[in-house]
Amino acid sequence: MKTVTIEHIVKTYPAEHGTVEALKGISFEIDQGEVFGLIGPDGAGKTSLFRILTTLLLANSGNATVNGFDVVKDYKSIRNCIGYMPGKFSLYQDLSVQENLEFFATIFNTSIRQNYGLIKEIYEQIEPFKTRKAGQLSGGMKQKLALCCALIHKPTVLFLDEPTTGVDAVSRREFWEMLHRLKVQGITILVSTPYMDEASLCDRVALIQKGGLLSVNTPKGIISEFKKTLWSVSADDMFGFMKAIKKDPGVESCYPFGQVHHVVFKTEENSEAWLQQIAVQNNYNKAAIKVIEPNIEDCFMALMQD
Ligand SMILES: Nc1ncnc2c1ncn2[C@@H]1O[C@H](COP(=O)(O)OP(=O)(O)OP(=O)(O)O)[C@@H](O)[C@H]1O
Repeated sequence: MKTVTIEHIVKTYPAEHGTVEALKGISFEIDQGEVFGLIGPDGAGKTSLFRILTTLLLANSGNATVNGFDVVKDYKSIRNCIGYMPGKFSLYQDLSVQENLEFFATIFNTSIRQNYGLIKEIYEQIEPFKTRKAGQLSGGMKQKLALCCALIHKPTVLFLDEPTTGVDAVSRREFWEMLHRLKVQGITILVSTPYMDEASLCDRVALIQKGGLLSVNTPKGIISEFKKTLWSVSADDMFGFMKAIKKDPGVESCYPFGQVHHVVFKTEENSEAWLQQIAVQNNYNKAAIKVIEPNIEDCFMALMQD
């Protein structure tokens, strides 16, 4: 049995001029124990899908199940077996760390003591601040507390909506390490993120844009779908170089990536000679042009371009 099934889910919202199609009939499945990433830019439809799966929002059409339970008919059973960490903070800002945790334990009819084992490792990191109000915690600490609150009733499936948005790089890394330790305990995790680099930390990912699925695959599988040659270019005038490259109708995409630009051509003929020519014509110094292997972010850029 699949832990999560999503079949042709459509969600629209009324808008000023007609309707917004937030989800355009998407389908995919998640296996037990997977860390599954839902990757997409703002407005892609991630939160709408999370709210449908956590039984807080009704789809216009389509079916979805969690642990074999239907999201409409069996919503009560689903609420008991899932943990949900919404993107906008779910914590009570005026309650202390400990009070927040006690509150979430109480509404699920359990106690911190009963399920402490599951959260121990995460809670120990915020315990020194247990009397501090949640509103006065740093972003990283709020995120750890929100995760403890989502776990306190021992869910078997965790839904984490953009848990690392606005969190510093070190806390982001620590958070992913925590997720992998939860996976080892058999918890299935659906996590959304706008950060494409986090895709490689998932077992499988779905790339979503404007309510449609672009690809569902393992990170390696997504990279193997990239069939074109990828060029890395740099010169002293990076901005001018990009502008000149983008002028050519034969260029499919050119985008900044760290210290270099990544370039893909529509057809591959003479692409290197052409890049060299631009550098020479514009008198760029220290021009460096080479073929590189794509990473997952390049694959997403290509899919989104299509
Ligand atoms: N209650 C609503 N009423 C009208 N439109 C909405 C509503 N909720 C979401 N939308 C629209 O639906 C689309 C998908 O939004 P959703 O919040 O699901 O995406 P998202 O990927 O989670 O992005 P974000 O991170 O910005 O929330 C967007 O165009 C958004 O403006």
